[in-house]
Amino acid sequence: MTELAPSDVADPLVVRTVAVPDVGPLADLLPHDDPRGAMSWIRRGDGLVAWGEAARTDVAGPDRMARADAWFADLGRRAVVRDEVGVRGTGAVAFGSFSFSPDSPAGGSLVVPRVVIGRRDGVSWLTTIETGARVGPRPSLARERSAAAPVREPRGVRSLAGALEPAAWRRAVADVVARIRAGEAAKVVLARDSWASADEPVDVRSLLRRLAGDYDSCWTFAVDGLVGATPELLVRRERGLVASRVLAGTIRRTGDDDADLARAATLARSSKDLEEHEFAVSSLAAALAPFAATANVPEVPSVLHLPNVMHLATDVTAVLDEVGDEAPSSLALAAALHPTAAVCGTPTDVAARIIAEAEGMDRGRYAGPVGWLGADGDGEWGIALRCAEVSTDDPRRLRLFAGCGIVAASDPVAELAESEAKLVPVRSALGIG
Ligand SMILES: C=C(O[C@H]1C=CC=C(C(=O)O)[C@@H]1O)C(=O)O
Repeated sequence: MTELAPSDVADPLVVRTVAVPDVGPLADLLPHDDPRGAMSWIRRGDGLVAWGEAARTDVAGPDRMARADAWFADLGRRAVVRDEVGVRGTGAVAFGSFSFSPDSPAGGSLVVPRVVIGRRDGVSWLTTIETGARVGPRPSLARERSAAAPVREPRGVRSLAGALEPAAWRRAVADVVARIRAGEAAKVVLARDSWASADEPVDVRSLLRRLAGDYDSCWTFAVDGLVGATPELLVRRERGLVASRVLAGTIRRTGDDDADLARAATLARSSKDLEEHEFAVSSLAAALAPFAATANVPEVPSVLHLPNVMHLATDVTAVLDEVGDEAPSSLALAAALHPTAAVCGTPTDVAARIIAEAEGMDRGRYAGPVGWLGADGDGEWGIALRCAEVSTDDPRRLRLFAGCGIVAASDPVAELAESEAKLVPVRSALGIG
């Protein structure tokens, strides 16, 4: 059993969910420009936004997700809940994000917000979460948003170099290709960072608006200053059903629809990309197997079209073997599935070591699980891609990330161009794309 540190044990949560009239675009509802206070999980207009902190736990180390999961399970069991809506995402929820590496000082956290607004299939709701057994007045959207500050667009944004200059990163890719060709690993996902600096603190609400609008089919997330729109779903648990969207294998878009259709066909036939993709699907399927005796894994990937790139995509579904309290929560599943070969490589341990040696940086929470968890264990966890982290030291600065799967047939110049394409969503949202 995971022990809870005394500081992690909070008063019982008092949770109330009420239906509200349609709330409009979710990203417009966040009232404050505090970069670390905004929480978001939006896709195709549905999802959750949240703010405030009823409770939080900060964790680090190899069992960081297990500790956070146990902490929230305990809070959920003791919570006093009045839920008048009763759909996925109502009642007590927590948002979280966790470091890619178990050794990273970034660790991770789960935050139980004070206010959550959600929408799903035309139903909108408001949840308030209090501590200290106070039963406040009936939740009211107008009251919660009464002090809303106007959204500020980013101004004076400049791009700055990351840990490795582009040419140095290209050389790092070439070295990794050589190591793969020498038989050290089969696939390694190599990432790079870059910085952006603005004239004033960045209002993450403007980024969320742009990302949720431009990348509608992605999951637009914000947790503790990590903001992005990921196309990759690590795991969703909804009752006994599990779903995952595995992506690996990429081609850039040209902006010309006919040319892009031809490029999609090229991607679907590219042996280099199909190999890269297969490693990612196999790693996910192998990690899922202990929890679901049978999984539906399509044999051939489809092509996912995003505004900046196209990816090979496989949607995996499965039914959990265990039900009820015995079933692993969505966060426990995320912990078991992370890191897939979409962000690490094959074999996992060798790839992780090569990443630590070759990237010249700590990934922080980039490429780690990000998402939300309900008190019943259901929830959704994406892989934190196409994202930026607001600096804790200076809210005018953001660190952007992009990575590429490297296999024996990879070309360093093409991989650098691919990483640039993957930086486009956040750069455009900042006005520098
Ligand atoms: C590691 C990233 O993308 C992954 C997801 C989709 C396609 C990928 C690729 O083709 O390399 C990567 O595996 C990233 O966006 O930083």
